[in-house]
Amino acid sequence: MILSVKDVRKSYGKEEVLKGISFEITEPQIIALVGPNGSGKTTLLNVITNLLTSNGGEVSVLGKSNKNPDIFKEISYMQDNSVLYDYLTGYDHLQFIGDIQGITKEKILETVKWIGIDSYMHKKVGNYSLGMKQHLLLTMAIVNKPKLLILDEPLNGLDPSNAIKIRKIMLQLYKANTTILLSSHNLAEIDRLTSQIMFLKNGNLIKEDISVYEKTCYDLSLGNVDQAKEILAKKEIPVEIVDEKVRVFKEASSLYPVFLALEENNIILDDIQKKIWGSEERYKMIFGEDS
Ligand SMILES: Nc1ncnc2c1ncn2[C@@H]1O[C@H](COP(=O)(O)OP(=O)(O)OP(=O)(O)O)[C@@H](O)[C@H]1O
Repeated sequence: MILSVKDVRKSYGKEEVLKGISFEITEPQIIALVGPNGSGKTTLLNVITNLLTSNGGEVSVLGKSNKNPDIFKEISYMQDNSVLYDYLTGYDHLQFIGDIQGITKEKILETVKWIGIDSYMHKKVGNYSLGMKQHLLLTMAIVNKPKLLILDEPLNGLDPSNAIKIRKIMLQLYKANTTILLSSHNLAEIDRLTSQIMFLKNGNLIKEDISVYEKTCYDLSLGNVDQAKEILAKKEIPVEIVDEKVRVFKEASSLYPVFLALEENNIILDDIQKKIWGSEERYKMIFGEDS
């Protein structure tokens, strides 16, 4: 077991932000935590890493309680850049982690080179751009070669080329068996990283492998969407109603049974639109267009 979260609850005063969150990660994977601003993503990550005390529930990481400080030898948490000190250099930050965790200078420099922060690691962090800070934070998080890497908004403020670079690093870490749990608003980037998504809505978790919806779907415009949905359900063709259209999750080659079922019931198809499907579509269905 890499991570086990059982019935975690957290309130701030009367505001119940996490209402009994449970999930497990049993094998190395990249998994994204997604939800609107203020939905509780940072709160959940802080509770998992024991930076914040919950109001109930249990978390264990690699078989140990998250209350055991030893877990930080094997996991890392990349928070936002408020944890950096402006008057220290990037290398000072890394050396501090190295001293606590017994990581040699050679190992630190190896990671520095891999992430590509060598040219500015001896400059003071106060002079870093947002992208440089994100790279330093990532270097700090992976210098101990963690088995579980937790990243809060790692792509925040990155330009496309830096986002691509960080994505490649995450994929390389995953290939080397690191499990990555990341929160992000960048749904296009998430689609390139993983299909495993946990949506946080109203304090509850909706955990999905969005690849089951396939990457392509078709929106059918027709007269009676409810009747069409019923007819297709009887034929075991799963559909959803979106924007008063019938959405079919199928490849074009297997749409024939759909057309046949509609024709048998004299339902006239007015229009058909192909859509490329991803986490953004699923997000809109869960949280609504305006969230
Ligand atoms: N220390 C705190 N005291 C009181 N309320 C808090 C505190 N921290 C967070 N909250 C509230 O808890 C809710 C969840 O906040 P949180 O930062 O976990 O959400 P988030 O999903 O990470 O948001 P964002 O996407 O904007 O970073 C918000 O309503 C926020 O106002």
